[in-house]
Amino acid sequence: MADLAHRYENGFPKIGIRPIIDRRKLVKAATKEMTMELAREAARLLSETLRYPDGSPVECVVNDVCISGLKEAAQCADRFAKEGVGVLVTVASGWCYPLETMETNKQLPHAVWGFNGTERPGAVYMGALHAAHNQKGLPVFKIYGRHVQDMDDRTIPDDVQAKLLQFARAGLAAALLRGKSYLSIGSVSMGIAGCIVDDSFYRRYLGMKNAYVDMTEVTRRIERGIYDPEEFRTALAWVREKCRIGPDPNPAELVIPDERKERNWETVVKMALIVRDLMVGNPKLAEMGHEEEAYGYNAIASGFQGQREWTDHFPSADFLEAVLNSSFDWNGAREPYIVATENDNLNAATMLFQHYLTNTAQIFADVRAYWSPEAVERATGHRLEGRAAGGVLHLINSGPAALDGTGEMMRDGEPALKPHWEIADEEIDRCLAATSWRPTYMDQFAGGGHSTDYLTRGGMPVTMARINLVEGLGPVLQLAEGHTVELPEAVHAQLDERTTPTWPTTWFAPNLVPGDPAFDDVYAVMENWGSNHCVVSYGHIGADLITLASILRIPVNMHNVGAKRLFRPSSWSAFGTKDPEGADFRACAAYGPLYG
Ligand SMILES: C[C@H](O)[C@@H](O)[C@@H](O)C(=O)CO
Ligand SMILES: [Mn+2]
Repeated sequence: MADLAHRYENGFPKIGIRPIIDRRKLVKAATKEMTMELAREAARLLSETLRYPDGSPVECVVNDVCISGLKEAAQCADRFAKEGVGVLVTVASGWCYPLETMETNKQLPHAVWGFNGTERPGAVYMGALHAAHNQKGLPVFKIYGRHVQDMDDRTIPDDVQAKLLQFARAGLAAALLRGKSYLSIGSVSMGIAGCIVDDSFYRRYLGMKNAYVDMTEVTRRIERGIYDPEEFRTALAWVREKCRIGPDPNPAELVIPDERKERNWETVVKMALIVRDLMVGNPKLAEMGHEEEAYGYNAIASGFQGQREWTDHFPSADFLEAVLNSSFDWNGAREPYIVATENDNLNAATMLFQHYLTNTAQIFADVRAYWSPEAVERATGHRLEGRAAGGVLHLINSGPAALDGTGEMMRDGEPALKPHWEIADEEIDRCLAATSWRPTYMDQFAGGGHSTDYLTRGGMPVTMARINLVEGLGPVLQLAEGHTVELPEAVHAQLDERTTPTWPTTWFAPNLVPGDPAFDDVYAVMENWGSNHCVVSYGHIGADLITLASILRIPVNMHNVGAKRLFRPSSWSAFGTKDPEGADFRACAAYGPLYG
């Protein structure tokens, strides 16, 4: 059976490091070694700290010579293109010639670190360089250490490290999107506008392509056996051993016979194999004589319409969405496959942003309800307290969610969602044990299937986000950092019972910002949320999301990230320093989408 973890045949985008130098003979002789050493230190920091989605260390390419003019700059650009460089970091310790040494490829995220050592005018060069970039409409991230360093100091100060890493995480996320596909399986689900694939958004803002397959392709492959039979047997055995079946919520007259449920399990396991194969291909299919189906659609994300045409007749996609979005399956721990419920591709794009920034699984959710403390007390007699004291948002997807979302994995003794290479087998088992697979509500999902009933553990720092498309404005990103919270068991049960209790629940308390119209209270977050869906990622990653959005020229219309954590291209301050949010909108409008 082929190892079907994601394959990145073309490798990952590398980070190109551009050491810059003054070509005057004596100056060059005095600074060449130092500049190369700083460049190598930056490369070491990035490679030792950052990981690709498969867990391998991020690769950096340091240009073999210091760039002192047009010819070396061009040679470096050619070399980096051959090496698959997708992100740039320029390092300078002294003065150089900006118009001759600058890189003008606007599609490569680019940061400039000007060494703060006043024996040489490194900061002056950085000032002149970023001025040149701004005059030419080529925004760059400017990195300049807060404290002067001695010229023989090769260390990278903490503040410079933090900015290099924040830029590189976001730059790599942007580069990982480029050239890949979103695969839409089916069409619009339940009249949800987020399911409309706006090709222009994908092409112009993300550099991605769109592929479209009808859901009948899944039926065809099921009926013709176009999936790996050996893997099917392994997966079904895993399901029987690991997937705990919970009570059927249907009234007796709607309960379907066990043998039909059993057949449904076989169908949904095949659906999971087939959707994954549609996304990334499967060499095993070629061995079986299905060369074309072995190919896949080069998709880093997909969406499955499901409702209604499929779910009224066939078992729901809850299993495929839950398992593919998890960091594990019957093959063990592996990178999640991003699959959007209801084919909501704007939520899929949000999942991609957060997945590539963290390498973790993402929780897809409906934003179901805002519960005020008063309403909870009226309904249950309990007064919310602690982080929930201001009220909570009930996040609950309509059937599935990544099983990582149970919060049963641990880091330093606390619940967490982790990159797959950090996940132990017993954590996988804990996530499965915390999940009850509940027969679907037959009044809504007449084809049957099983949803994932679980409750996310409280106490996790998380970020809730969503990309929205607004006519006349374009894409905008909104986000809220906060925490998952645990309600007393009886209180959760009472509130959950009012909803669709066989679905996965995450209680979320956003961090509030007094006086901020969107974060003054929990209700304001709900009031300003732009869609029925959101994506929850582990960690307070709002600052990284904002950096990524600026690289892609997507304005951020709502966030609760402190001003000191914001890191955008230096030219954003030219659009106004007293109003960072307005400057963001003005800059994104001025530059337009990264890919034109
Ligand atoms: C079950 C409903 O039909 C679902 O479509 C609804 O709960 C949604 O998820 C809408 O986003
Ligand atoms: Mn939904």
